[in-house]
Amino acid sequence: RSKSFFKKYGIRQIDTSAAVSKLDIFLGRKGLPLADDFAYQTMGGEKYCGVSEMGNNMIIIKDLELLKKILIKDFDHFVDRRDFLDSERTFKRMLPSLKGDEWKGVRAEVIPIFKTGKIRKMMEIFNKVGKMWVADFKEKAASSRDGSAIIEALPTVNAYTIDVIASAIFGIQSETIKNPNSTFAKMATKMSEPSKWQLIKIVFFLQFPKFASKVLQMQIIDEDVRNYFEGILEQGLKARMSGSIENRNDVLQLLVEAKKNEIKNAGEKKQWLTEQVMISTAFALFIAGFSTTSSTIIFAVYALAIDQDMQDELRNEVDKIVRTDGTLDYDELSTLVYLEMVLCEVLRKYPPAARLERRCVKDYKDSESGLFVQEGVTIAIPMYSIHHDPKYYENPEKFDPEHFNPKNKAKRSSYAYMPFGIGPRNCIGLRLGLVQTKVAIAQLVHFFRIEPTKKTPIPIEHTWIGYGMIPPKGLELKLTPIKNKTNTSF
Ligand code: HEM
Repeated sequence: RSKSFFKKYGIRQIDTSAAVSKLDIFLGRKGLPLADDFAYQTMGGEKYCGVSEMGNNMIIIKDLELLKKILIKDFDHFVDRRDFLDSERTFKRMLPSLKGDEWKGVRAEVIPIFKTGKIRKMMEIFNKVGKMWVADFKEKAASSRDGSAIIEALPTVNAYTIDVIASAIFGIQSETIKNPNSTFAKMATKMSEPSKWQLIKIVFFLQFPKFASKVLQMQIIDEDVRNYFEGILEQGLKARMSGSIENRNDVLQLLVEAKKNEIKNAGEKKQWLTEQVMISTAFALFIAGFSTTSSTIIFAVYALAIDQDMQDELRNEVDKIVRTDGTLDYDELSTLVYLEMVLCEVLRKYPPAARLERRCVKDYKDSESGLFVQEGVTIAIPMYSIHHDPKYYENPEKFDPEHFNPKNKAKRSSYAYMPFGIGPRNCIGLRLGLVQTKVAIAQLVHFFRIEPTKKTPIPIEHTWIGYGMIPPKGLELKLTPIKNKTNTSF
């Protein structure tokens, strides 16, 4: 079926099943970006090719100019993503899965929440949580025999991210760092670590989307987790709508303000923010921002542990701006050039969401490349392969922040780097994710020397879930407080 489909449109088809089998995906042994990579390498100098992924005909784009047209210039042909996870009551109304005009309307309402001024105000939250985090490590180090804290990266970083998000989005103090067994922490962790059964369900969705969603009414997120978070969000929204909670600086408050504006301007334009859309949007921000940010922080800390020279260079830079109470200023943080380079390199080499997707919503013809895309076909942008292509990055397998020095940046197209996506449908939480990550890393390197333990896998390892690149489980690191900074009071 796919052979005749691609032949009809003159598109070369590449079979990726030898490189990545369905079983590999089912068992989480390999991710979809590795199948993209096989096609990317096999394509040679061609600009695009067709693949059949779990029975779906998809087009993979290699050429950066064509990619730019799809993601920006001719975006009106490629507004949507594929509709998998269709049966989810919550998912269906979430920003990442909304379609066409509804997506445009909701995105326009939500985008002001992530403007620089609002993120600057959230700095108070990042600083507060960061301080608790550092204090916890210091306590652990002080009570150990050799004065160092041994941490398991995933739960430790998740605790920080959960506390930040709980406060920044839900407006609640989850205190996961202090109490990792709280209900909020347990539910968030359950959501972020898909079980084998959930992985199987995701692959089943990919293979038979209509049957899974319409006939079986399959759900990915467990009912108890969804009910728990929806309950908190519903209560939080009601309290802010009625004015019983005021003057908060969290996403729920900002959503309520957007809703009140909509009501004020009713009659002039359509109202997109229904109660369900607001709950789903806030939940989507939590889901989309949680594992991505955690993975970025973990990969960064892991890379720093392995390269002590890089860590020293970063510490020298960071030490200049960390205040004696351990807090950081938003504007000063933005001036740290080396921190930015390290983070860019983390997101190049280990992009947490390693493939972009768009669904063609009206037939598309690009006369320059000869590409024809029929309505309904999914386009995949192989971010992982582009980020690892020696054409754009010299020695791409080497972790080297110098890939992002001004000279090297000027040598390549800016479209060869896309960890947050590109164009009108890129990541809405880009600034929030970056600042949150920067604060965590700056505070850690300021107060601690980060080292691998005997159990830390070297070179750096990673695993895959679907498109997601994630750090290995059970990753152990050693944090030793830096002497002259240990007396800082918290
Ligand atoms: C380092 C952290 C993060 C990374 C690497 C990341 C990456 C991405 C990527 C690759 C996309 C798809 C973009 C595209 O298709 O062009 C995306 C979309 C999205 N991200 Fe992020 N993200 C991060 C943090 C966050 C945070 C903190 C939030 C919110 C609090 C967030 C909310 C979203 C949403 C809502 C979308 C869908 C946007 C839409 O469809 O209009 N992300 N993200």
